Amino acid sequence: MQGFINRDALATTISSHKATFYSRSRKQLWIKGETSSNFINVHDIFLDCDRDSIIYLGKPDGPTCHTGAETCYFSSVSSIVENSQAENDILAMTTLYSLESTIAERKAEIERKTETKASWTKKLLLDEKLLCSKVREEADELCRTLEDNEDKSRAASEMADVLYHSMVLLALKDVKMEDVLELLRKRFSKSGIEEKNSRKS
Ligand SMILES: N=c1c2ncn([C@@H]3O[C@H](COP(=O)(O)OP(=O)(O)OP(=O)(O)O)[C@@H](O)[C@H]3O)c2ncn1[C@@H]1O[C@H](COP(=O)(O)O)[C@@H](O)[C@H]1O
Repeated sequence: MQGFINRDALATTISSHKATFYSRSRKQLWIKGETSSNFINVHDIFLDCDRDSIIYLGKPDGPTCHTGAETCYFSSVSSIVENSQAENDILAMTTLYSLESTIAERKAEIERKTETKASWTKKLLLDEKLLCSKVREEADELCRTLEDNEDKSRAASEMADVLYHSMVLLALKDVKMEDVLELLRKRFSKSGIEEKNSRKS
């Protein structure tokens, strides 16, 4: 990520070891992670040759970009120009990670016991029975789009509901989306039939 700093932001970073920036629009310091809990723990700071640019070298607690992506620099110009499919793939991943990050934020708010506005995610996180009934209900609604020959947009909408509610369940189980995606990638080279036949009975 990239941000503006002033002397105070730099001094705060040096003393707190949390990457701190200066918002020119809000005219105030801001600590990366103060709302998302995705702080950047700064180990070293480098000045460039003419001292008008600074690098904070640090270990992030979570995704650095506000979209939930690991880095803000996830859009390769060549892939945009040459391959809009690659760009769509990145967008899909970014959407999932961003949603995962929002759900994690809601979970952290519950743990911090902070008073915040009403949230469906928090309601689900606090009520296992409701959450499981929603996951089952949304999966059933998705099936019905096929059985009842509903249109494509309805199927997409039901799948969005399945994904969101399932991701809330994963957050409660402390399972990262990346763990799920890694499992899917490992299955790329094997047919489901082969995999089932290879299971020990
Ligand atoms: N993606 C979702 C999302 N998808 C569905 N829902 C909510 O899930 C609830 C149940 O959805 P349903 O469609 O099943 O509602 P229903 O009343 O059963 O209606 P039908 O199924 O009968 O049509 C509704 O309140 C929806 O608004 C969601 N709520 C939140 N999110 C994401 O989570 C973020 C945080 O939300 P809050 O935790 O509420 O702040 C949001 O910004 C979104 O990014």
